[in-house]
Amino acid sequence: MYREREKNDRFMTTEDNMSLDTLGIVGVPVSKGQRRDGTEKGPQVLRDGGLIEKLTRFGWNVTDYGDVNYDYVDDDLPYDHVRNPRHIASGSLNTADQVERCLRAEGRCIALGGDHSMAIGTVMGHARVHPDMAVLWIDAHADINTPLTSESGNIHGMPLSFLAHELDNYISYLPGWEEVKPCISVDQVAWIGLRDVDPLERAIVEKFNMNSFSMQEVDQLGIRRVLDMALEAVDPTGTKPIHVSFDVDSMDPLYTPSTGTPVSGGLSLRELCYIAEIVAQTGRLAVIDIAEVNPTLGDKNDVDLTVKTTIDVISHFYGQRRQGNAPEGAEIPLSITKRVPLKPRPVGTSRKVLQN
Ligand SMILES: NC(=[NH2+])NCCC[C@H](N)C(=O)O
Ligand SMILES: [Mn+2]
Ligand SMILES: [Mn+2]
Repeated sequence: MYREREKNDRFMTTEDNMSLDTLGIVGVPVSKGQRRDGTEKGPQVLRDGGLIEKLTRFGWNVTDYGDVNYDYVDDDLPYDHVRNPRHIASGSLNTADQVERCLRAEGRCIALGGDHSMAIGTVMGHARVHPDMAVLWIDAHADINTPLTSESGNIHGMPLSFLAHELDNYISYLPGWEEVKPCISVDQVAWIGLRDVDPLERAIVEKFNMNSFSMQEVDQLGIRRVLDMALEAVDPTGTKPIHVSFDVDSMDPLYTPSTGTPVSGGLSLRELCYIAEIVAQTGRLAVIDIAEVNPTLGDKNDVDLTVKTTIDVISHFYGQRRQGNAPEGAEIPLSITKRVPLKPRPVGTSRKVLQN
């Protein structure tokens, strides 16, 4: 059994159930937050790729809660230009319920998406249990468009605007959204990996003085300082439950090509492993979203690579370390026989002489 979570003072968990070895998986098969079909298959390809077995090998007691229901809604016409508003609202409420349930029972939840509109539900559900959570949003995109600033009308580019109290006055009416209410403050969020931010999204970032660490900062400061600064911003006391919202397009498309809105110049696998290992060491990762894996994009190699990379990164968030993991109480087998000394080789026979 591998179990490598460190428990010193700085990294002590605040929640009782977070000291358990239990972990729940919730599938969030949503794809109508953007225009391409396929992300609804994300949860299944990650399960089929062996995610649960791998987590089990690292000592976790994993319970699969199955997939959240995203109801088909008749006549879900765009409102203004926002697409599938009723479907996403009802699915998000179901997601919130399921994440809350999982978190209360298991202490930890991995939400397998699904496009990034999934985070409306996962963050709402998380906030019911830990309203003071710190959110690390790892993404090429800021996903903070409001229905009024969005050019695309795709809700996967808007989740943070629905979640933050400070943006409440900027959100226009959408049918079916009565119960989707803001639950966090902009100060609870830090982005890492940004490189494709719409002009009015940037205006929002600046107006609310939000914590954004783009690829520019990653290049300038390195991932170590960026992660330090991001954690310092959202979790200055080192005590808060952490929500990681991991959009696989944060990574360079070299590693995760099967995604709907790839942007080159992204985070490397090493940078993601670093983030994951440091977050794992806190012992306070409560919820992680895995967003935007689309197994219908690219060829088989692209899909296999995307799934493999994603499962790899998740494993590092849950205890796999690049330095290696010694099994708990490992015993190195002692030899019961003596080493036999090598017979010295006769002089002149040690090498073949090359002929010209
Ligand atoms: N979760 C994502 N991949 N989001 C991409 C969003 C792209 C663009 N900013 C939009 O609002 O449409
Ligand atoms: Mn993105
Ligand atoms: Mn995103």
